Amino acid sequence: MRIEDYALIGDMHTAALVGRDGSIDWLCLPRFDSAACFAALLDEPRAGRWLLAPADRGARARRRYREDTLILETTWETSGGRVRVLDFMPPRGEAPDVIRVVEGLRGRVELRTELTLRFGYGDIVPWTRHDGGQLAAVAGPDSAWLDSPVPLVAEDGTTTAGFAVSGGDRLAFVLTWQQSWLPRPARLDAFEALDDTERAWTEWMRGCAYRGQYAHAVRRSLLTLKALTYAPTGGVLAAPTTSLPELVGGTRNWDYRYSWLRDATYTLRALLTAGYEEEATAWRDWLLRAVAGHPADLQIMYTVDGTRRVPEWRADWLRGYEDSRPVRIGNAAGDQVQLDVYGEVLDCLYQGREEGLHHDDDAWELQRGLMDHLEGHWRDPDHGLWEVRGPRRHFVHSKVLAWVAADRMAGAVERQGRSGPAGRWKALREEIHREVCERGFDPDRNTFTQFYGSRGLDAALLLIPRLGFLPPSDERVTGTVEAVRRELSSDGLIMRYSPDLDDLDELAGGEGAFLACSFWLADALALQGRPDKARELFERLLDLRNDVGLLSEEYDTGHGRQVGNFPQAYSHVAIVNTASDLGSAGT
Ligand SMILES: OC[C@H]1O[C@H](O[C@H]2O[C@H](CO)[C@@H](O)[C@H](O)[C@H]2O)[C@H](O)[C@@H](O)[C@@H]1O
Repeated sequence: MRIEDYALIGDMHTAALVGRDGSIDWLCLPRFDSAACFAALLDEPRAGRWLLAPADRGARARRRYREDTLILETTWETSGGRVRVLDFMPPRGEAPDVIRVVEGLRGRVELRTELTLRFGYGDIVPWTRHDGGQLAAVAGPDSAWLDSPVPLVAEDGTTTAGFAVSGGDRLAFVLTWQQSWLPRPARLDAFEALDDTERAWTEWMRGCAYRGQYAHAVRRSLLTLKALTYAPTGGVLAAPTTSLPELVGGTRNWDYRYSWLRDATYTLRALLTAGYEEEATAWRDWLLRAVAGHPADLQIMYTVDGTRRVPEWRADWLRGYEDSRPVRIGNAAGDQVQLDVYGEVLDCLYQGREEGLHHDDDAWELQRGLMDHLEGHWRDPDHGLWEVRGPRRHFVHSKVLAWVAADRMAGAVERQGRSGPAGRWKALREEIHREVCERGFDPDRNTFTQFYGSRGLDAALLLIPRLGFLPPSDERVTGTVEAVRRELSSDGLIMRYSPDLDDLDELAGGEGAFLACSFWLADALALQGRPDKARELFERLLDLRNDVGLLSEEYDTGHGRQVGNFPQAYSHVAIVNTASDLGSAGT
């Protein structure tokens, strides 16, 4: 299954990927970053999955989401008739549920279901038995219960059933997870749950303020961002998957089931421009709780509840997505020094105040502490926003974000009534600006560079005008935008950097074009007053979405397929922000 052959369902505690073939191949329970009970996405069906599809292998599927919801409708056309499967997870009640409703539409269709539960990322075969009319599967702390409308047969660790539906029939399968020491969860009425789920998503979408020409894409992106939000805390995940490779067969496989501070400013902007103040406030509050503590202990990422430890290990029993090894669980980038996050956090909180986000105490002292720390460290080398796993460097983007931090802190004093040494911060801002323009700019090539003295470029330099470091029309900015287009483009899409130059990241193999960076190019072009070019690129990027409007992190232009974790918040945030910018620029 290609990555774009998957669709997302979820309940804002966790999420599942449903393949075009009717197989749920990825599901972590009970939380996004819990162990998977379906991990076939990263291996074979034996690693856990739930298939529900016509027995006729020649059946053709068409998919869509039901209106503005996360209810996936797959309609199968077979030689005997037509059938529809609705896949969804209702809003979390007592326990997480995955519901699959089968609706006969025409004729008679034979179907087959195969449920292979494997807890612990495909590693643990549960003890399975029939209990009180349900199938019960138990291993260690996990138990799962299946309510089935048809008789099931268990053999070789898989539970199967063959059955038929005719026009007008409606059957529902309900799979529920529970901690194994608790009593069996109360049974759910699947059809009521369907109505509740539809109502919840539809009502949420009514709050959308975007009215521009890209409404369809923006609305689906917002729904996806909402689905990637952990409801109890407001933390937004980078993606619900781990180790979908940045190039198929490669080793750049990472666990994204966490919240990155860096992604904060962009996410906040997307939520606010689309009218979702409540979500923006929850995200801002998540951020404040996560960064609370000693400024030197700031991490670049946290779990969705703000936990700091995310140790990285390898699930070596999984062969990886199309043999892309290793499968990594956890993310060692959490221990890196990435100085840009100080600027990202302070910018995010500054923007929140500008937009009038209410907070009794926006932890100004905490922000001053972060700024004090940065004042003492902005000259240090770091791992940069791309989290390279090589030596630390003086990344230009990190220094620009140090400038952003000083700029926003001075602005908070001068325009937002906060107290602090604005004069000192403005002097620091000038000092950083001077150093970046001297050491981070190559006059011979008329471009900013990836790090001081580097031969390479960095797509993050496209953010310079948006961040306000220099105006869009400055020759150094136009030169950089042109250089990035020339040197980092892969069939018109933008790579983050050239991994081979300067031995930057000490990892073998390449990666696809980074979609967020490609949107940033569209933004830079719009800011430079080149709306036609911006729009052309934006629409091309929209065309890369799959049939249900989803984008992963990267795109392999050589093979014409999505790569990287999926769906990726960064890409969907970029859709919302660029669409809004194109609209407000009147382009
Ligand atoms: O490929 C290198 C790095 O990729 C991941 O980081 C990327 O995703 C983050 C979350 O969206 C984003 O904030 C960061 O800028 C991206 O580079 C991964 O988490 C890293 O471990 C990995 O080195």
